[in-house]
Amino acid sequence: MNDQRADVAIIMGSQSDWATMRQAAETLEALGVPHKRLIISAHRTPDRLYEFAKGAKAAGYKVIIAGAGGAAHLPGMTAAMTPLPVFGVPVESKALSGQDSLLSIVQMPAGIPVGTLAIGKAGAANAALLAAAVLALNDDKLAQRLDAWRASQTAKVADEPTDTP
Ligand SMILES: Nc1c(C(=O)O)ncn1[C@@H]1O[C@H](COP(=O)(O)O)[C@@H](O)[C@H]1O
Repeated sequence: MNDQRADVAIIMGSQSDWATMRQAAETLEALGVPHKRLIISAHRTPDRLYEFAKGAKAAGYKVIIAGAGGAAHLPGMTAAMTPLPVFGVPVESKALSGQDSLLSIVQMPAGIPVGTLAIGKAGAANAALLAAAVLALNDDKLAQRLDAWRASQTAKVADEPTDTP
């Protein structure tokens, strides 16, 4: 779903990142958070990145989730051009299992923060939960949905381990 009015932009460096980044989209969908997904690359589409990042706040976005793999400059470059909070998701790369993505995103210079998540799908899902938590500060109904979501996670955890999964 690409919502018309979106609070969250999920951007990613390539179509190949979608398998990971869809966890963020599905999590936001489950929480009823309007979002938009876009393929934008600092390397391959620098003009598109500039236009997006410079206009993101005026476009009404409140939070940006940026996923990229390998030499993952997308989250940091986005953060450099917007005052909005940026959460970076290191996509698992083939050659270096996402270690390259993680290190490219996490070690930002002081002054330009990127909230860096875990490598891969868990990181993408958690980025969405963080984005929802930020939005929930000013949205009581969303805060209630987030609480319910957490309670449902808790309810799924069994009391005891069993031999049959
Ligand atoms: N890290 C970046 C950026 C960027 O940081 O701007 N743009 C594309 N990429 C990454 O290149 C990887 C391989 O891309 P392809 O699968 O298209 O070759 C993807 O994980 C993408 O995020």
